Amino acid sequence: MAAVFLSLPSAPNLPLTARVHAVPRGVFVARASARAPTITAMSEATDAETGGRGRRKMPHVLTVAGSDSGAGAGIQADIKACGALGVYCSSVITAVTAQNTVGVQGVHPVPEEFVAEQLRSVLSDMEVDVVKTGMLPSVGVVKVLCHSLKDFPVRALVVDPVMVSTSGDILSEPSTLAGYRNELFAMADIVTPNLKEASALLGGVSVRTVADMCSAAKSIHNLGPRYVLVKGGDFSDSSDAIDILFDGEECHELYGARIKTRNTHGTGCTLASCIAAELAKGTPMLQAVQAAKAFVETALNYSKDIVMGSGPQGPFDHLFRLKSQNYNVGQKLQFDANDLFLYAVTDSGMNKKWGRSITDAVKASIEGGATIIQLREKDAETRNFVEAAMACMEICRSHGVPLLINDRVDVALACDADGVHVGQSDMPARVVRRLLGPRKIIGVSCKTPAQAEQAWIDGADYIGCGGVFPTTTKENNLTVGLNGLKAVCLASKLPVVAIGGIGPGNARSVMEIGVPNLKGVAVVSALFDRESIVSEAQRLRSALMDASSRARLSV
Ligand SMILES: Nc1ncnc2c1ncn2[C@@H]1O[C@H](COP(=O)(O)OP(=O)(O)O)[C@@H](O)[C@H]1O
Ligand SMILES: Cc1ncc(COP(=O)(O)O)c(N)n1
Ligand SMILES: [Mg+2]
Repeated sequence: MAAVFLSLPSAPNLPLTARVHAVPRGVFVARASARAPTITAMSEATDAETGGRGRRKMPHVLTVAGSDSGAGAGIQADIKACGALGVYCSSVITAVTAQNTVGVQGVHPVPEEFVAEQLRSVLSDMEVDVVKTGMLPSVGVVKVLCHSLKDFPVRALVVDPVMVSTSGDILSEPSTLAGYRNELFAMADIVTPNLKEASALLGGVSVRTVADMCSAAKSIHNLGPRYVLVKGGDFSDSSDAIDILFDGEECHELYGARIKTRNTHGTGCTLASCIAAELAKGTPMLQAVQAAKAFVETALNYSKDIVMGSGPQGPFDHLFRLKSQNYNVGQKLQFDANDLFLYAVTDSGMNKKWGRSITDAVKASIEGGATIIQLREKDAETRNFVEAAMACMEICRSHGVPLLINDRVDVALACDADGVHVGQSDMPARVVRRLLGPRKIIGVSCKTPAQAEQAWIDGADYIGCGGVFPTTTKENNLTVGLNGLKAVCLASKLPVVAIGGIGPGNARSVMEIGVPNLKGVAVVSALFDRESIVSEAQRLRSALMDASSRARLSV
């Protein structure tokens, strides 16, 4: 059974001094229920303390790991990764290594009592949300950590069972294996072994194929963690970087592009730190793992040509977002699925028919209550499309409404749109994700549960499912009906927006199919092939509101 770690109200300011055992223990009490990842509210500070701004809690990861003098892996990678994701990272150092791009020249473990002292210093005072572990050099350090976590519970524990560096140097005593298996794993929310570590944890079983990874993940899950991620970075002859996530029920194959570079030192440390950082922000586990994987891939891609050191494995640059506009500094971190409520898809043909500019159509749909806009310009010249998209972006930003571009990733990049919507014959969502980075919204049109599963694997944020009813907007479009819509919703964890022949008259019947991840309807003709976009949007909005209040009443 995985243990429960919840943060509790902060300890009073403790009189910390440099003396041994200066900090009282047991200030926190473990609670044994509800693992809901909500950030504990902090006690309110006075206005005088905050200058009237109110007190702000910063998500906080504590890394318990070894120092890498070359700063590609270990503590240094962890701090950079968390910093890049906007999360505070404190550090308890378990060992100091002399290390560079050639390998590990020396390891100097920190005495166990002093690891315990560092843990007490941070955990007793600094409101840690998530603990992430890396190099734990001895079973003694594992035990010290387990004790500390019992004294000072946190919201989540991410265990990266680092044993051997990629250069082949031993980073933890063989006896540490027993500490992981018998004590630490049972407390962990997720354990992230690479292929060799998965094999070592299971007494040397062979882990060479995706099927092996899945069965290894299941066996490690039996040791107690809630999730197991077996990382496939070492499958170097595959064109994909494949990781397997086992959630206790299903094995999910997570595919990313394999970046051809020597600069992969620290990928494992970075991945686990990014997972921890996302969990600290309140992101659910599956999305946290996907965001972390996307971060590693993007960082490797950005850094693939960096030259540092003469050895076989170089470091990569975690701070790429500070250096390139393309990586969307400050964009919103998480897609809000409620934005799918009234989804307006513009149509160039209809605008032409009614003599409207695309910007007027967008303005009117927002005025009528559209909550997200997609520009679908099938026959516009690229230059005109980019100009129109930039003008629409301004309108949408000023109203806080996300703007997506249909199909054209280049146009989305050019106007810094909030995302892209792709169909089954467009660019695959995972390629779009690679081009747009982790923070943009990606939607995929799906007609079947299998397509929906693939969209999730590819890192999409939502599914557009339809045509629900027959429509004239798309020729030869197979109608899935309400049953097909329901099947796609039930098969997916992603939020779904229904599309195809929907208008004020039938929107309610769509929303009433009674599945929680159906978040709204997308419309084309019902808005844009009408005299007044504003009043049609208002009618549709009230039909949707009506359906959602009925749904609430019937719960
Ligand atoms: N060349 C690469 N291109 C893209 N992703 C990679 C590459 N190498 C490793 N990864 C990813 O980095 C993460 C860490 O995996 P891995 O390198 O196997 O761990 P470790 O560093 O612990 O050995 C995984 O998500 C893996 O898929
Ligand atoms: C201090 C420390 N911690 C972890 C690793 C593993 O990193 P990698 O598997 O990328 O070599 C390392 N080399 N050094
Ligand atoms: Mg690696």
